[in-house]
This record gives sequence, C-alpha cells and structure tokens, in this order.
Amino acid sequence: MRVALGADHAGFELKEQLRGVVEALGHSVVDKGTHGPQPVDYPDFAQAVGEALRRGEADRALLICGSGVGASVAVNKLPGVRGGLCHDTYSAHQGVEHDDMNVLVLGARVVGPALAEELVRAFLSAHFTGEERHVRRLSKVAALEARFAPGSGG
Ligand SMILES: O=C(CO)[C@H](O)[C@H](O)[C@H](O)COP(=O)(O)O
Repeated sequence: MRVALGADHAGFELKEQLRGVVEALGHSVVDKGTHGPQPVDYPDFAQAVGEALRRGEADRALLICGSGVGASVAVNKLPGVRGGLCHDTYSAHQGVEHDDMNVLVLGARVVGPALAEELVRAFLSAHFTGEERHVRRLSKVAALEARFAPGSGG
C-alpha cells in the first residue's frame, strides 16, 4: 500500500520513527510533512494527508499530533476520510475491519514508540471485512456526510 504520513511539530519525531516501520512492512511512504520540529499547525497536515487519500495518491494514512485529538477532528472534515484516534491495538485493527478506517491518528505525547509501532502494524495488516452490516452502517455515515455538506440544505 501507499501510506501517507503527516504530523505537526509534536508528532514529527514519531513520524520519522514510524517511517521505517511502514517501509519494513513492505509499504511505500508518501510524506506530507512536517519536515522539522519547528511549530506548525496540525490542520495543515490533516488537510495534506486527507487530500492525498482523496486524490488517490495514498491508500491509507498515519496522522500524528500531540494528543491526536486536534488532528482527528480536522482530518474527518474531509469527505470520504475516516480517521480514528486509536491508542489500543484492538481499535487499530477493528476500526479498519468494521469501519473501513483509512487514517490512523496517534498522539505522540500519549503513546511511546513501541506501542505506536504495534498500532501501526495492527492498522496496516487489517482489512475491511465487507460484511453487510458494516457496509450498511458506512452507507449511513456517507449519507450523513452528504446531508450536511455545504449547499445541501442540511
Ligand atoms: O495535540 C494537539 C491537540 O489535539 C495538537 O494537535 C497540537 O499537537 C498541540 O496543540 C501542540 O501544542 P504546542 O503547545 O503548540 O506544542
């Protein structure tokens, strides 16, 4: 898979550590920044990874900020992006299997590098099951997105 990586300054160091994990698993990295520890704004990197997914430049993404909360809120503003803030391995794979999560969001100030690596492994090795109940629920999520889209009158 092509995996987009994005982080603000709080997540920069962890992003660099996880690059090797992603590549060791046989995936390619699409690095959307940030590229150094200087303070930046997480919405800019949420937008960059979300757009990479929407353009088909990446299949999945890792997005990292301090807590993971801000980045998670921001990335889910992009239609078709399904980001989940996961700090346990069950959620990291179940979010893909049931919810077709395409962005794993991490808080670099919450998890250590060893747990982050396990979370990435769980996320990237998981596949959407395609079971009818999950497809039905995802279609309802998509309907919500469409209903409240600008100009839709929702
Ligand atoms: O962790 C976050 C809240 O969800 C943000 O994404 C930022 O990483 C955090 O706010 C950065 O904090 P700083 O004091 O500006 O380093």
